[in-house]
Amino acid sequence: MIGAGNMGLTFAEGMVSSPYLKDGYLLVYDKSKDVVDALSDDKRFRLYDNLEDAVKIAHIIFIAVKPHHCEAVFEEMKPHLNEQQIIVSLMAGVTLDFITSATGLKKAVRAMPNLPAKVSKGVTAFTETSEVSKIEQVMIRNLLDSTGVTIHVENETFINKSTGISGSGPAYVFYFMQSMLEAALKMGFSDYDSKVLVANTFKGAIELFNQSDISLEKWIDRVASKGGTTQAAIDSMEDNNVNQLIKEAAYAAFERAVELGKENE
Ligand SMILES: NC(=O)C1=CN([C@@H]2O[C@H](COP(=O)(O)OP(=O)(O)OC[C@H]3O[C@@H](n4cnc5c(N)ncnc54)[C@H](OP(=O)(O)O)[C@@H]3O)[C@@H](O)[C@H]2O)C=CC1
Ligand SMILES: O=C(O)[C@@H]1CCC=N1
Repeated sequence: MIGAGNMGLTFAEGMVSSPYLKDGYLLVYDKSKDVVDALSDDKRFRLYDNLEDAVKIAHIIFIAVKPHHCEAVFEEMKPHLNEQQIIVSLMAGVTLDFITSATGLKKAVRAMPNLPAKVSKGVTAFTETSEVSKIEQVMIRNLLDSTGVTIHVENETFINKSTGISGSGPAYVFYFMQSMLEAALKMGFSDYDSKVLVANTFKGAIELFNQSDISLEKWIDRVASKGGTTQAAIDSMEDNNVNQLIKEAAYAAFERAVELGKENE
């Protein structure tokens, strides 16, 4: 695992707690001294402060640095790679073409995870170059599944699209929660009560949605009595074009993922 920040460490922890990797089989390299120090006593990982030593012996190389750092990492690792290795990028935007040309590796996977992976509730979309065999795909999927659920998508455009929906999505949910929290505080609820009201409203609504095949529109109808309070809120959101604005936000993230790919060409 190259880069053990938010995502890298989350996947490192998920993978070592899965049946597919024994303790000590996951090599972790990060250039941040703080990260290396914080993990140095952790028996689950073999920690490296030298990229060359780690990549030379790895079978599957996960990379979870920020997109603008990857070019330097690829350049440094390239002389030490062999063509049997598989590289799995968790980075937004960076294309398979760039990854394969910058590393010289043919077997490359692009995966787009999201932050709830930290609590094993992540969702990851992935796709790969044609050189990755079906068995290797299953192996990668098993590793990605260690932090939640995984979907396989047919091409990279869907990786960029999933960045706009699920990769960045938790932030949209937090944004909506933040607005509701601010409204609750403004109405005079305490901090604690505001958090309880908001967090449990989201949690409960999602559980309802997950436990049936009923559409979101129908669920809205079940909450909204004719001429009642919910209808007043939904009408206000419709008048303010909130639905359209949220869709535009998801597209903005998708388009930014495409742009990030071009910036790293
Ligand atoms: N956060 C999220 O919700 C999601 C993130 N991603 C993707 O995951 C990737 C990582 O994001 P995130 O985990 O949030 O970022 P972080 O900054 O938390 O983690 C990146 C880590 O990589 C280290 N690093 C930087 N340069 C190098 C290098 N040359 N060699 C080794 N390690 C290096 C950083 O150290 P230092 O801090 O010193 O620079 C840091 O510890 C990004 O590409 C992002 O697009 C994808 C989906 C969701
Ligand atoms: O904001 C970002 O660029 C990364 C990718 C998806 C979530 N975080």
